[in-house]
Amino acid sequence: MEYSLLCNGLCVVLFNPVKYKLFFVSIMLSLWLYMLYCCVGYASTMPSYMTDLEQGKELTASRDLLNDEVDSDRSDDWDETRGDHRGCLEPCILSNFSSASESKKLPQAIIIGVKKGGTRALLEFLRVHPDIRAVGAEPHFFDRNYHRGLGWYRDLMPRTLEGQITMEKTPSYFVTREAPARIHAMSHETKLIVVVRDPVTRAISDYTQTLSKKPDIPTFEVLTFKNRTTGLIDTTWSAVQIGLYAKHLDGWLQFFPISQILFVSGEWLIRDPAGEMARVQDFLGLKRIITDKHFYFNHTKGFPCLKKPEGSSKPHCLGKTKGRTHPNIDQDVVKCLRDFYRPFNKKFYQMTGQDFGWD
Ligand SMILES: Nc1ncnc2c1ncn2[C@@H]1O[C@H](COP(=O)(O)OS(=O)(=O)O)[C@@H](OP(=O)(O)O)[C@H]1O
Repeated sequence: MEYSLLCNGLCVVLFNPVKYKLFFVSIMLSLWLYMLYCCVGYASTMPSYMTDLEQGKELTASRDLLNDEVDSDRSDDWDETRGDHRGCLEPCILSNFSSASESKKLPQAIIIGVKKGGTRALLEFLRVHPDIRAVGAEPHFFDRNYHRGLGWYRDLMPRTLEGQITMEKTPSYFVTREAPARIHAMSHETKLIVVVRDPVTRAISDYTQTLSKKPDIPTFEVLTFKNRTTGLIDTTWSAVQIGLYAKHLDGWLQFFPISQILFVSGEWLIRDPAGEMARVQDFLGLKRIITDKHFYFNHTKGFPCLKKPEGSSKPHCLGKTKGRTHPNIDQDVVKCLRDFYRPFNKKFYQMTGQDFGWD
């Protein structure tokens, strides 16, 4: 019954010239729409802002591709899911279109830390450079996903032309004991970048992020101490532990010469983004293309923003998970932490040959 209805319908269409034309046009239109759909699918793997971001919606996709860890800034904004590559854990048929001269390469430079240092800002600023292609999400390969192998890691990377630098950022590498040996085993020539920030403000920023996800946690003041009466700091608390930069750096220097590590000041990245970007471009052996012309200071946000981010003509600031308002912390506790970090900071200045001015 249905079959004969279909046949009758087809006969009416085929033997009526007007309907035939209409039928033909609708087939062509469908084909054209399908091709457009494919192209959009492909384009979504290219650098471009997602509509959600333009509308300011908080994305739920994590920068961490696999893990559901509470400490990662899951709604991290500027946007790890933008563009380049979300790292296809399943085969990505549409994203396999590419010109023959482009290929996926392992990163030649990695932003290895530090958490809450300003790593997202640095990566997004770098992406403006035509010779940089970076994966937006944090791959967490050298800490959580190492068992997946280098093939998996390479597959997460965006395609690059000869001469372009592939990059990624995963701030937890800096404090991962195994990361230096693993990165060295991938390539001992990998350039490493660490964005550092006053360890006390960094700790408060870290705590603020956790608090935004778990409002019931104890206060910063409580978590800071093992014993508040004696003033004994709890160095097992990750918010405190991460700020022991000299200690973590030691592990990296077992595998890499200091000249292969660039230390970017998180504070100066806000105060003078073009100045810090000049240092970064020099370190990566790139032409200084990112200059003060690329930035403007957004007074509402309180941060420098890009006039024209990569893949967009609209000015853009990082989203609301960057630049959160920190809670007021007891100044006595802040002072205790400053005193605690001072010798470690001093050691770090000696090791790097840079005074970051935190004391
Ligand atoms: N241009 C610009 N815009 C917004 N925010 C900026 C910028 N430059 C640096 N920062 C500082 O970056 C801090 C977040 O650091 P990360 O991106 O490394 O955080 S994360 O580890 O990836 O979660 C974030 O910390 P909080 O202010 O504590 O939220 C910012 O102070």
